[in-house]
Amino acid sequence: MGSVGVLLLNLGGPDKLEDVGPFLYNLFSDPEIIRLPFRWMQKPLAWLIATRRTKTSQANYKYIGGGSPLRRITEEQGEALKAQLGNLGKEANIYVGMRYWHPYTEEAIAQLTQDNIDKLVILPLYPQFSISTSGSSFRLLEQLWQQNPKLQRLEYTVIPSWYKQPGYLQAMAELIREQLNQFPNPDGVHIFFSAHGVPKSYVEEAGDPYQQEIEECTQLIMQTLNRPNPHVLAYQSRVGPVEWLQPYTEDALKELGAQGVKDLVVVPISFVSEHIETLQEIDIEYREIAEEAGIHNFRRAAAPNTHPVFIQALADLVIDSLTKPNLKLSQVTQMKKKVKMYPQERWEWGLTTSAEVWNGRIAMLGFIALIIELITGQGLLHLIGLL
Ligand SMILES: C=CC1=C(C)c2cc3[nH]c(cc4nc(cc5[nH]c(cc1n2)c(C)c5CCC(=O)O)C(CCC(=O)O)=C4C)c(C)c3C=C
Ligand SMILES: [Fe+2]
Ligand SMILES: [Fe+2]
Repeated sequence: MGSVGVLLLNLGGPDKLEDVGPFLYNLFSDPEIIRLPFRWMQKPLAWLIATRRTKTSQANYKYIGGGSPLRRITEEQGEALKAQLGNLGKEANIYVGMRYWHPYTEEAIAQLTQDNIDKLVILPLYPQFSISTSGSSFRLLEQLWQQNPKLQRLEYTVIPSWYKQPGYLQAMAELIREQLNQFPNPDGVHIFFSAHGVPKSYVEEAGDPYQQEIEECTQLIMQTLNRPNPHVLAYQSRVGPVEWLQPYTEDALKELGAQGVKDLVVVPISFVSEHIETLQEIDIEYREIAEEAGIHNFRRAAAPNTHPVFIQALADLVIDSLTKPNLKLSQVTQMKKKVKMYPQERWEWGLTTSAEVWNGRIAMLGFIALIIELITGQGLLHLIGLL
């Protein structure tokens, strides 16, 4: 085989405070993040929500030095992966493609089509699959593929999720062990897995495998760790009015505090780099909640970042994928639909009769409510802090 390319997919984050508004606008413009009945509503609503959220979000980014470290860490992971693949005798070009900020996925694709690589491995830096993360990047790539005949001639394979990869589990176990060993009685410490949340409807109506993959991943990390500690799993970072996966991290912390738990190690599990939700949300907000609840010894496991065991795991993933049959984007963007409610109420991708009925009703009500809210400055979106 000739030259190999590895495309690392990630979410992206604002590099500086001025980037926060446009970054949020890009994020809320994505129908995989906010699903609206009509496409034309997406951009105006994204602009409104982003504009109103910018100040709060900027204040959070200020706490972590005025910008996200995501680009720097992802690029460092790319360099370390390149070096490790080289050590294993596999030369590869690494490309970083972010979904909502620089370097955008489109920029990575433009570069890799110039480099004339022979085979591309598409590796999302999310261990577990969600419609809102890897799924969104895969859909974008599918569109780019449709528009570009050069890409259509390129041999590629996708790694949809990789939370079972033994090296990844080893790296997570090692990072947890490091924190447990700081306590006088390591075996008595509670391990608190905090996963990024998603709206409950993603799982129950759209068939997002995210919750199941998170739960299985938690079990596998505990098995790999092989320690007797009690553990819990909760979901953080809820945004907007709808119900998200439960229990919420803040509630679970309060409950553990009420049970008399004093020693805790929090483990972020949906993401492999430090970012605002580890450095600000866990380290500052959740630490404060835990402290108030009486959990006085609060530590957090570091994200894998460029931990050598983790980088080795990424290299193994790439090498394994080159020996397996190729997986196409069209194979990983098909959702398994689970039907929970009446047929006319179920989540539908695309234009169907039942979707149209609900689209019409919701769009009319939503649009009227939005206009009233914009004129009066009062309403649901203000109430929940989105406007
Ligand atoms: C696996 C990880 C993530 C999932 C799942 C996810 C879903 C999701 N996120 C939002 C809304 C926001 N996310 C924001 C930033 C952000 N989110 C993730 C990861 C996941 N998101 C990352 C890595 C980042 C970037 C962090 C950085 O360091 O810059 C933000 C902006 C920050 C803020 O204002 O809080 C929002 C908003 C939704 C709605 C969602 C699922 C539908
Ligand atoms: Fe958040
Ligand atoms: Fe997010």
